Amino acid sequence: MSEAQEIPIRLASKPSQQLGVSSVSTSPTATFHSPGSFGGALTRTTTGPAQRELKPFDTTDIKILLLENVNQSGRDILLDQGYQVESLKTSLPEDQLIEKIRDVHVIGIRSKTKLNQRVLREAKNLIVVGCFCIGTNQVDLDYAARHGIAVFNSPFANSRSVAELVIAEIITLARQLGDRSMELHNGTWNKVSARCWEIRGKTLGIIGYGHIGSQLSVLAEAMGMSVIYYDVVNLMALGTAKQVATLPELLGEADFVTCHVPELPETKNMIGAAQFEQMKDGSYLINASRGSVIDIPALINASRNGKIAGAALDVYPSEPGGNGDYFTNSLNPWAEDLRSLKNIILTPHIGGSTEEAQRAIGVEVGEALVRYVNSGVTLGAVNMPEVNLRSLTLDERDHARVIYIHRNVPGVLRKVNEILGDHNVDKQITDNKGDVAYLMADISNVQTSEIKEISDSLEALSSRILTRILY
Ligand SMILES: NC(=O)C1=CN([C@@H]2O[C@H](COP(=O)(O)OP(=O)(O)OC[C@H]3O[C@@H](n4cnc5c(N)ncnc54)[C@H](O)[C@@H]3O)[C@@H](O)[C@H]2O)C=CC1
Ligand SMILES: O=C(O)CCC(=O)C(=O)O
Repeated sequence: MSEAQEIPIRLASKPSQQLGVSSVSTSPTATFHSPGSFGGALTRTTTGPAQRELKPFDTTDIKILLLENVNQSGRDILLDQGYQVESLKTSLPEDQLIEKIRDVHVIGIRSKTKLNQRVLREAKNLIVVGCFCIGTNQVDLDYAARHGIAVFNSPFANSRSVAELVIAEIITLARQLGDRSMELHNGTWNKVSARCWEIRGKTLGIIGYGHIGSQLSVLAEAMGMSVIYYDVVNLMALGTAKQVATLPELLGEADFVTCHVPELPETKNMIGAAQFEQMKDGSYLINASRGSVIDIPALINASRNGKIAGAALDVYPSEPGGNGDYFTNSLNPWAEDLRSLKNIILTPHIGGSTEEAQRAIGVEVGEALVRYVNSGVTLGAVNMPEVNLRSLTLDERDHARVIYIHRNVPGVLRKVNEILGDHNVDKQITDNKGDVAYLMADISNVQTSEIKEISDSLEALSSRILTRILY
């Protein structure tokens, strides 16, 4: 009899797929459930030894909440596992979010959903957050880590989309295309060339030369622009771009200034009244990073007094949770002043909103979530050490994978190994990030009846944040 026939098999949500699951259901945060199977095995064809799926829980018990219209590619990966997936198109007001988050093991969000302490404190079953985007500033990463909640994102799948949007905006601003188009939509023919420019030979100043900034640098040079950049880190210049030492130096030289920094205390209002003064007369400002980076009332002044010739904004200090007629003074007190400016492009946070980017993000984050839930691997986590162990194979039947997230204090390893010591520790890896450490060990010669004892002993240690045992 093959191993796949020896274990209980239940149909997953997709009839074509059979998942090996244990006969008793439980939450993924539960560290133990009654003996049912010792190898929730899914027979797969792989090169090399067949890998075991590690799922102590019934996959249909895993509850996932996806907000903000996560791409179908990500939803499919989670549904294929048999997880229960609820998917909403918008983010949720905080009180509704708190109600929903109490129940779920996994939450998937984009940039709008704020997972602050108040929300995370209520998330008693949550083990992992998937940010289906680049930015993770909307999550209290430190609080999450200290409560054993891993956070994953997609660090560069939408970088190219943002860089292309910025290229479009540079030309649109230089040629006043937004205004001309709006005028003609209103029936007005207004053919002008005054203060309309080619971008060839102009200088682009990039603030933040990371994934997006450096991609943009290459595209801008291909269009004949000169590129300078300012970054807090000393970074290799691509092409003939040149790093400048200070922000004022960049602002004084650039015809177009574009921001690609993360939201941090240091980047808040990074471009304010003083910085507009340092910019060249008639230059342009673009921000597709985070709304907190620009002091918008200062931008409104700089536009009205002619210091800048135009601006493009994709992000705002307050953004609505879903689509609709929300861009008013009740959302941001200066919204209507901003809307009335000349040569200003306002887009609703669409920098990463392309089919290509969203599909790729869905796959990347969806797969990271499945890896974490099913086998504890933290590769790509942004708030926990990155820890990986090779998968157990189907031959390794009496093995269990112990995951112990704990406070990073002296003496923990000794105590953990005392607990695991009656078994054969086949592999063990541990790493830490700040105050939090992540230990993963594969142990053999384990009987199902022993798992609860191991789990209880680990849970009793004072260093414990979260224990999971997968088998
Ligand atoms: N509009 C949209 O739809 C999107 C917006 N974003 C935003 O763009 C930001 C940048 O994205 P990536 O390029 O992928 O990030 P990244 O992390 O690859 O690059 C950011 C760069 O900014 C630099 N930096 C940090 N603090 C700085 C400071 N005070 N002064 C100068 N440089 C500083 C860093 O050293 C780094 O090189 C993200 O954090 C996110 O907030 C990202 C994707 C889509
Ligand atoms: O598309 C989104 O929802 C967010 C894009 C973004 O700002 C990011 O990836 O950080």
